[in-house]
Amino acid sequence: MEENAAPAFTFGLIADIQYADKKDGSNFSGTRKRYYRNSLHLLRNAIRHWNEEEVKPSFILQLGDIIDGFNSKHGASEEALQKVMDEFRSFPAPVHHVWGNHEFYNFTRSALFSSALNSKVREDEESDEQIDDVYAYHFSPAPKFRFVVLDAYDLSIIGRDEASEKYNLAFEIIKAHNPNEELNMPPGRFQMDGRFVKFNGGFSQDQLDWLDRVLIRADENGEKVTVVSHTPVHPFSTDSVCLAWNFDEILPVLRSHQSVVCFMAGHDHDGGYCVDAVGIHHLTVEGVIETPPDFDAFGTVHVYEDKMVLRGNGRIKDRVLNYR
Ligand SMILES: Nc1ccn([C@@H]2O[C@H](COP(=O)(O)OP(=O)(O)OC[C@H](O)CO)[C@@H](O)[C@H]2O)c(=O)n1
Repeated sequence: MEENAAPAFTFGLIADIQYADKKDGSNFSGTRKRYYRNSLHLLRNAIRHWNEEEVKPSFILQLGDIIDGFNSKHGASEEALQKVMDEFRSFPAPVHHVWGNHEFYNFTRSALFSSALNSKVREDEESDEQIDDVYAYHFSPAPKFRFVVLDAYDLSIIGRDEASEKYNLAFEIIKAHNPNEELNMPPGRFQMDGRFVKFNGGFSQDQLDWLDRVLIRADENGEKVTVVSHTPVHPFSTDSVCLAWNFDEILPVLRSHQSVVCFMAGHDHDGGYCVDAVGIHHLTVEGVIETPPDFDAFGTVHVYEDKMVLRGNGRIKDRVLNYR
């Protein structure tokens, strides 16, 4: 996979660090080990690697769940976030933070907006309406390339005020599909319904309309767009229990814009990948938290005019993502 030409730029990828100063544990079903303390060491490995690159990445995409919800139970959220952010600060380029379910276990939505995890940049402010209380933005790291960060917990029963319209709508949606008293327990009847759990969420119509407008401009400008969110949106790129609730509403939006070349997510710690019917790549990045201490889980993406080349480390595979 050697490339002769220099890439337009490169960027780092890392997902589900879920740091907590806590001994190793497991996921809820006990099928996967979680290495809470060691996740900080794996982040350090990734930053060291990016710092040693001859041409350093232009930015890092942190795909959400930066610290684990356990911190909240022990009043350790601020301290844990500080430790993780200290690691990121040893890298000289911007970090774009995506918000996942564990962000909302640790902090309120308004606290997140005022925190170091708000990496929202406002480009093209005049023509780009902002959506109230939604963490969605876009940026262009180089001419003809754009990244769109989405809020996968916009419609959710975590991180939304119980009196809000969005909470009530989210509650109706989850109750219509999940009969369990414990709403983190996936409904069992149809596999695809497994996504209707409390630790997932969806995109409001406002956010989908905003995305559509951003992508119309990207199409007009002949840009290549990578869209990112914490939850994956293609059923072949993840276990269905980690899919966005309304993946079936966002997929047609992505497919209707020639500019979209890739969708990147975290959340499913086993990772996943597929190319959809129109040639959009769906990459779910393996989670640091379930990566054994002697392994790694980060990648560097080399962006070219006609493709992106992912160079994976540890359990992340190398891939060539040709544009459609
Ligand atoms: N059946 C379940 C599953 C989970 N919970 C509780 O829900 C919260 C979130 O679960 P957690 O596994 O920590 O979420 P992650 O985002 O780390 O992982 C998502 C996928 O599993 C990764 O593949 C937590 O409080 C669990 O205790 C539950 O009650 N019942």
